[in-house]
Amino acid sequence: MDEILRIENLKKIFIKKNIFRTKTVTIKAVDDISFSLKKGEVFVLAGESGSGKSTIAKLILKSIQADSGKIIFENEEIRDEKKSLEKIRMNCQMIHQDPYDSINPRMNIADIVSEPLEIHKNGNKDDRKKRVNEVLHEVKLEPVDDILKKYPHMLSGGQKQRVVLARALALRPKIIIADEPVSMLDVSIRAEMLELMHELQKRYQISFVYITHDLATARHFGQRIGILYLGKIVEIGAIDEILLKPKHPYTQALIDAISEPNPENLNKEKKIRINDPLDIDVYSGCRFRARCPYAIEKCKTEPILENIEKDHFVACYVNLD
Ligand SMILES: Nc1ncnc2c1ncn2[C@@H]1O[C@H](COP(=O)(O)OP(=O)(O)OP(=O)(O)O)[C@@H](O)[C@H]1O
Repeated sequence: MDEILRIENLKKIFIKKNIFRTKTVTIKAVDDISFSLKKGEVFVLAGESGSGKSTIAKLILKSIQADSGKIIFENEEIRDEKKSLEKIRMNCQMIHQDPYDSINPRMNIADIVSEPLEIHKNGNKDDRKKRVNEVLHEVKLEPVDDILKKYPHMLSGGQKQRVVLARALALRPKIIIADEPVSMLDVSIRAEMLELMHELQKRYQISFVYITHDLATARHFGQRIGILYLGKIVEIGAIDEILLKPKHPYTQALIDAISEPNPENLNKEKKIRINDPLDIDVYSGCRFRARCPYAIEKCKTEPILENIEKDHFVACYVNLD
C-alpha cells in the first residue's frame, strides 16, 4: 500500500500561565511525533484528554504552526505557501466531535455542504448543486430535497453529524481526520454513524486519521494505531498486535478500562494498572513514570520507541507479558 501522509518529528509547545498568573507552565503538547498513513488505511490516534490528539490534527491541517517537524502529503512537504496549503486543505478534511463547531446555524444545509466547493472554486453552480445532492444521498440524508432547505436546528444530532460528513466529503478528499466524530452523539446512533463512515471509507478508499479514546470502536474501524500519552507516542503498530498484545502499561490500562469483566476471572483481584500520579516533573524521563505501577530506576531516562515485533513499536523498559 502506498503512503499518502507522513508526519515527521512534529513538535508543538504551548506556554501557559497558571491559574493565579504567577508562573508560566510549559506544555509539550506534541513532542517529536512521527507516523505515516497509507492510502485507504484508517490510522487511529488514541489517548486520554490532553494527550495532544487535537493538536496533531490542527498541525496536519496547518491551522496552527508547528515549532518543528514536517508534514509530507503525497511525497511533498507541505510548506507555508498558498499553493501548498491549498493542496492539503482540499485533500484533507476534518470532522470535529461537535457538529456545532463546523456548521453555521444561520445557513441552510444546501449552503453548508456547498460552501467548501465554493471556497475552492470547484465547478460551476450546477456542478456544485449536483455534488451536494450526491453527497447527501451518500450520507443517507433523505429525502434530499427536503433536507436541502432545512436549517441545522431542525435536524437531530445524528443528522447534523451526517451533514458534517457530507460537507467533508464534498471535495472528494483523499484524507479525513475525524476527531471523536461520534462522542457527542447518542449512544444508540453511534454505531450507525461509524458504520456509515466505514462504508464510505471503503467505497472511496479514503484514508482516515481516526482520533478517539474509545479503543473498542478503534479496533472495529482501524488497521493501525498510535497510543499517545502527554504528547508522546508510547506504542504504535498494527491494531490487533497492539490491542491483543500490549506492551506498554498505559496501553494495558486503556484496554482494562474498557474490558468487560471475564466471568472466569471474577474472583481474581483485578490488576490495578495506574497509580495516583506522583508529584514529579512529567517531562523528565518516561512521562508515564508518575503513574506507572511498574516504574523502575531506569525510567528516569526517557525511553525511545523500539521495534519489538513486525509492526509493533513500544517506548518502555518494562516488558509486559
Ligand atoms: N491553544 C492552546 N494554548 C495552550 N495550551 C493548549 C492549547 N491547545 C492545547 N493546549 C494544551 O495542549 C495539551 C494537548 O491538548 P489537545 O487538545 O491536543 O489534547 P487532546 O488529546 O485532543 O484532548 P481532548 O480529547 O480533551 O480534546 C493539553 O494540555 C492542552 O491544555
